[in-house]
Amino acid sequence: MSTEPNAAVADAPQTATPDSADASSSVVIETRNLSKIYRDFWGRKKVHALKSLDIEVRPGEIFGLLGPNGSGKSTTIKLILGLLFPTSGRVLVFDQDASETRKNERIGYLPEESYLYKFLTADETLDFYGRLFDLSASERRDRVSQLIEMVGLQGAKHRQLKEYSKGMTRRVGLAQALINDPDLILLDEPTTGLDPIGTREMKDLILGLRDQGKTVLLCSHQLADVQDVCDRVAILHQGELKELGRVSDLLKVQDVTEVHATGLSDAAKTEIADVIARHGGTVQSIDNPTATMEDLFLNIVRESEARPGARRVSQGSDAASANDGSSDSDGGQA
Ligand SMILES: Nc1ncnc2c1ncn2[C@@H]1O[C@H](COP(=O)(O)OP(=O)(O)OP(=O)(O)O)[C@@H](O)[C@H]1O
Repeated sequence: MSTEPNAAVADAPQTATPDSADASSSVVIETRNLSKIYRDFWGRKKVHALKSLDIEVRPGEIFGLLGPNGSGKSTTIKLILGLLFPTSGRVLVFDQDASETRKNERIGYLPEESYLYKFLTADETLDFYGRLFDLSASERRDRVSQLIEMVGLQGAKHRQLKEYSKGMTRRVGLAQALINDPDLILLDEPTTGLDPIGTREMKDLILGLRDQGKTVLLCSHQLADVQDVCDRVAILHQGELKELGRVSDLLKVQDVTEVHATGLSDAAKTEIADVIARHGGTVQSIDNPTATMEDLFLNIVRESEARPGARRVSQGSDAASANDGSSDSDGGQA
């Protein structure tokens, strides 16, 4: 998506205080029959980008908005920020209409593309955004150092952003989205361009935001990341809501029973298979579970950091051919 960074947020009047009358509200974002039609210069209908969307995002949850390219995710975010007006229906954020710019004081926004100023350092960037929110000099100092530490950029905070890797840029973007200590954070593709370690760290940061009681709306094409962090998801296709629910419920495979046990002998496994057959069930597999590729990758990198120079050798059948004579003989066996 191509929305300006914190455009709506920065537009908010800087002297107004947040409206806290809705502190006990059970819904943070509510879209009611929300539709958006983009029209051309002559007012003719060009694209029906969103069709009668009804979703609710609740306080303290991480809500995922998923869908293929062009399904209406960015349009939804722009409508939530009040950067676009609905063709019909409504968006309420903190019980206020999305066109009410004051509500944006309580929103942090990480756009998909970074629009940060390349010649500023991380410190200067966050200080700049702190000024937009009218934070005092001492508030800015405290908040900037707290956020820099939170996103792990202490060692690089005096370097200009043009020298930053994609992962570092993403982190400073997240810190910028949090400068106003928002209650609601909109994250558009937060893990784009990050390696598995950066991705894991970003996911941990997002989970940390939920632990602090923040509400997070996350758009992503990285389905594994969504599965890892989101409590509930909505899946859009061609502007229509196709699925909505708790991740754990949506992904549960019905009519398959999973049992995890340790220390079973082969004889015990055979006995279990017999019991299942006796009860009319079918054994699909009795096997060792597999870890995820992310777990494998992170373990290898952490091991390598702990023991530089050692080469890990898998016990898998391809290991011998993958292992050349230069590997260390004890190899840090998997
Ligand atoms: N300003 C615009 N004018 C005309 N059509 C637009 C405009 N912005 C978006 N669209 C169209 O609206 C539809 C939804 O676009 P949107 O950007 O919301 O999708 P998205 O789900 O965010 O896609 P992506 O995953 O690629 O970011 C698409 O068909 C897109 O071409």
